[in-house]
Amino acid sequence: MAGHWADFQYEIYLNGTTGAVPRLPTDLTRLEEVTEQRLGPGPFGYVAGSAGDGSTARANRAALDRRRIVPRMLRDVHERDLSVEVLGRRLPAPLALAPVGVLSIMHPEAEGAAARAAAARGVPYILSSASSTPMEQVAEATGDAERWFQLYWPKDPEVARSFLGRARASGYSVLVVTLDTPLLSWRPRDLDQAYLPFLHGVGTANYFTDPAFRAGLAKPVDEDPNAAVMHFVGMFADPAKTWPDLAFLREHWDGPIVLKGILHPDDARRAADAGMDGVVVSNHGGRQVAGAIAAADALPQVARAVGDRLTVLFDSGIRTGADVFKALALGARAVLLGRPYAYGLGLDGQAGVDHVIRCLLAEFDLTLALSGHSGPAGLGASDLAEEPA
Ligand SMILES: Cc1cc2nc3c(=O)[nH]c(=O)nc-3n(C[C@H](O)[C@H](O)[C@H](O)COP(=O)(O)O)c2cc1C
Ligand SMILES: O=C(O)C(=O)c1ccccc1
Repeated sequence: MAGHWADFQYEIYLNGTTGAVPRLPTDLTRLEEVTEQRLGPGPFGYVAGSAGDGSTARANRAALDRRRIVPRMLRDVHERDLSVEVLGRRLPAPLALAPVGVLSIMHPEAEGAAARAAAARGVPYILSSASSTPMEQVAEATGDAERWFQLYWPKDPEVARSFLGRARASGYSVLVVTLDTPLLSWRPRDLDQAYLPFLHGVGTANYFTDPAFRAGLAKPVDEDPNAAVMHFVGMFADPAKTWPDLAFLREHWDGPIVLKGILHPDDARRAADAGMDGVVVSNHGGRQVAGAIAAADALPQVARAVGDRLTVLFDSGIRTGADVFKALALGARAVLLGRPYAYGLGLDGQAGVDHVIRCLLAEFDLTLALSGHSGPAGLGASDLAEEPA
């Protein structure tokens, strides 16, 4: 790879010699407050919000903050390579953009702009089933870039089969199956505003363009859009699913399958037993079970249980380069980033997402170097100290 991700640092300072400063904060923890000032309360609340009293979202941050990096000196870090092997592909850095649905509430260019920003940096983009843009259109906008498809496993097996076929045909290589959202959780921030994007028709693009979905409607979508939305609400997830059902996905998807939302080591073992290829240790950014274990506290146990059988990915609470370092040291192969890129999109479209990716990876690169590492390989428990909870 030509140059280091850290070069972004001097690019910013050099631009400063002509008077330019970055359009968005370089401390990504500040994006939320800037977004709150600039976006409407409904969309902002939907993205920033979490389940119940917000305790899981706070716990995610606390569990990362409690771990502290123990830097090592004099280890020749002048050449660095952040690339990692994930599910048989070489990624330029241990990062993918998490599936975030309904992005048109943040920016009119929505998923297309986020996917283009990821593609330009070689970062995999995981398209949500509940995207505001059909999967074929996002594929067209990003050519042969690395694209993964996130499945909300629909009740109707014909719709599920159709989604998998469409995703395959339009070049999505990895299937990410989200298991932690068989129902939408209790979300007071959205409830208090009575705001749910799908009821405004957002996030239904893959469904409304799907022949199997449309076959289940009494009238065409444009003739009775409300009925189509209600059909989507009743169909998009299935709380009756159990572990043996995974055989259906294994049968209809010939690429890697990753289960997203795993927190218990026994569930991770079941994933391996079911022939899955990876897991994402995640509590959905604290948006599903209020009171759930912090994702970073679940990670070491899952990595110990299946690290030699499955690719272990991580999300929920990643905001800084140090957080990426910590997740890798706790056993993740790579991390997914959620809200920060959605804020970047809301604030500055594709350029905002690019800014977020570059800030995160520049800071990660510098954190590695300053802690005595030339790359992600070799990060482990001995690189961290834990403060008492
Ligand atoms: C607005 C929003 C929409 C989301 N939509 C989806 C989705 O469609 N599918 C999914 O698997 N996860 C979804 N997630 C969860 C993310 O993939 C990810 O797990 C979470 O955002 C990670 O936590 P972070 O935001 O703290 O980085 C969504 C998250 C947010 C904030
Ligand atoms: O809001 C979410 O967290 C989420 O996962 C979702 C679920 C359905 C549609 C869009 C997003």
